[in-house]
Amino acid sequence: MNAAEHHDAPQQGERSTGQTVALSAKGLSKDFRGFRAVNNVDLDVVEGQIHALVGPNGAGKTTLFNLLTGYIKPTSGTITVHGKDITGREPEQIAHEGVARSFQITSLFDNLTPREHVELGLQGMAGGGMRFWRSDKQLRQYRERADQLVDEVGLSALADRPAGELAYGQKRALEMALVISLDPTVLLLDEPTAGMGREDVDRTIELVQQIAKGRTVVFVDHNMHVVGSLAHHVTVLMAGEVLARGTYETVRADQRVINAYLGEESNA
Ligand SMILES: Nc1ncnc2c1ncn2[C@@H]1O[C@H](COP(=O)(O)OP(=O)(O)OP(=O)(O)O)[C@@H](O)[C@H]1O
Repeated sequence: MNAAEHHDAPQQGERSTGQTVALSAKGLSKDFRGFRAVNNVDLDVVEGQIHALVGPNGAGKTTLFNLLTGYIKPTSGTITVHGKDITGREPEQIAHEGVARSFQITSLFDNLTPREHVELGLQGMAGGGMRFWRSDKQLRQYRERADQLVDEVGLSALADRPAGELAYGQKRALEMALVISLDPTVLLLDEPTAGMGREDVDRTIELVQQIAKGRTVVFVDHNMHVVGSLAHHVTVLMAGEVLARGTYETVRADQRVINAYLGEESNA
């Protein structure tokens, strides 16, 4: 038995290595009408790390993301956040445990500015909805926090421009501000650099590094430059199963991983 297989009954939310696990899946499976999209996946995301989920098309990455955030329910297996079992919970309940996610599809309002987007997000989160009778003091608090968040994603100079006028990479940065406005401890980013040119990709790498400080991040990305630049740990999925895991350098040298990607190229 090697070290990875040896389970010495660590405390809940803790690994035998002493590292704290922020998000964990055990034996997670998902069937879609008899088709097993995710098969018996074990995943430990260490607190404070950036963890990449990669794999060829159809490997099950999005399904796993949807399971971890409650958008779909597992057929079997368990999910824990900071040691707490959240299996079968609704997305809002999982968000309440500190897990937030971004989506590939953009959901911004063209006529609202970045500052307004974030302010509305903060108000909605506080449970006030669009209540316009909030006190000036409360509104000022939202304004200050919104400005901080807009600044954190590098959009200060564009804070008062309608979002419709922002470039694609800037819109994605604004979405990032909306996700971190939820104050998550665990952040799941679905293809943060999808559809971006090299310049935006590099800016997004820096942005993710910035917002990962003090948080745990899991992301899916097809761009190996992004994975290699960001990830402390990589899990490779293939046909719904974990094919390999380890550092970027370890998994990229793994013959099974090379074969999986070569297979994808020859199918293209
Ligand atoms: N709602 C669904 N009903 C039936 N099959 C599904 C459903 N969602 C996903 N699948 C199937 O499950 C498998 C895994 O899909 P998934 O979208 O999770 O892969 P992925 O790794 O995210 O792929 P990509 O990189 O292309 O986004 C695919 O074969 C897909 O067709």
